[in-house]
Amino acid sequence: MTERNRDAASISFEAVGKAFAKPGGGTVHALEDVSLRVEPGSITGIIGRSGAGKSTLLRMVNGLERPTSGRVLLGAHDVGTARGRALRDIRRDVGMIFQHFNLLASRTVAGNIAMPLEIAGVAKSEITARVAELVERVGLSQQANRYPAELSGGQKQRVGIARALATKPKVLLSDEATSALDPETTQTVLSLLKDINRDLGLTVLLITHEMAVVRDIASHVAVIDGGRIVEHGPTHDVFIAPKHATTRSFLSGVTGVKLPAFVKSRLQNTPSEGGEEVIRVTFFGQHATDPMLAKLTGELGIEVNILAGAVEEIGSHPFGNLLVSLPAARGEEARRYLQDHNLNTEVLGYVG
Ligand SMILES: Nc1ncnc2c1ncn2[C@@H]1O[C@H](COP(=O)(O)OP(=O)(O)OP(=O)(O)O)[C@@H](O)[C@H]1O
Repeated sequence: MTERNRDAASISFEAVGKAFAKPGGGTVHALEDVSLRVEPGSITGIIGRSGAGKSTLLRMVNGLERPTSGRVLLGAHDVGTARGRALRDIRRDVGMIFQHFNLLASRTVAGNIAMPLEIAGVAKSEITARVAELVERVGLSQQANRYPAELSGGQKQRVGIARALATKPKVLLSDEATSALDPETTQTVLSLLKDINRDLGLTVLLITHEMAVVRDIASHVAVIDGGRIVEHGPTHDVFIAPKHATTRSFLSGVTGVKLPAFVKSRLQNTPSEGGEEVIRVTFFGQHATDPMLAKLTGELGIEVNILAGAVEEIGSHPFGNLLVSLPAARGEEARRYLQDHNLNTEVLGYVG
């Protein structure tokens, strides 16, 4: 398929606040002072715990929620104040996929995908051609006449994706689209989203509570906690040097590099005489293959023990993550040396 959307759109949240009235009285501040720019053509992940405000933020992009304060812009259009025709136009530019797919059980795959086109009043012959393109794009040509009940979870989500693309949107919103899928199916759906982002050049904004999803697909990430964005930036920058405790706690579950139990159980907050400092060393790109630790021993004579480590891929770049221990008395010197060579370090504690 050679189609490309007119242009990808940016999404800008400008000092956005959203307050809900609680059923029994009082107010919930779901979002507070959220400012975030989603670059056109990027895949941006919003990660946060349950209740952090992710859905509220996402639903503002197509006007399903309106900000109590601040502005949400889709390209140059103010979504929060749009009404009638202007709002319908914005919604046509924004496709959305859902955790539980939201397919109509009484319609076939083709019938589900045709829905938004029928609503938009597109001619029948055009709908048939467009649906054929879309089922092919998501790899469901063989299943076009099946009903949702006859499909696997991954196939249902492919239908959801095709339906979201039907009106050639500039932005695709994903609300926990892989949370109900097994790990293998998750990978195939994420790689389909990546292909779509690359081939059609549309902006993808996704919400998730899984850092693995961010690692596997997002070029940019924003971490939301208690209705506020606590950290955001290119995914590899955030992975290599997370600044906020919430980000670190999401990351600890995803890198797969963990302290061995025999070290973890002995970890202390303060160094003891002749003890070892335990540090995490992270690095990107070419440094992943640089023998920096060997140099540390060779040039400074500091002996390093490797406790755990792995090189993974984040946003198509190698990302190294090592846990090492070295003499605490020379810890500061070693960390300075590593940092001077563009490696990040974080002290995890000390062992006697
Ligand atoms: N319509 C509403 N009325 C009242 N409170 C609401 C409404 N929608 C959301 N909230 C509240 O706003 C806060 C943020 O909710 P939101 O659904 O955006 O979080 P979330 O990060 O998407 O959580 P989850 O992952 O559980 O869906 C929560 O405290 C929620 O209870």
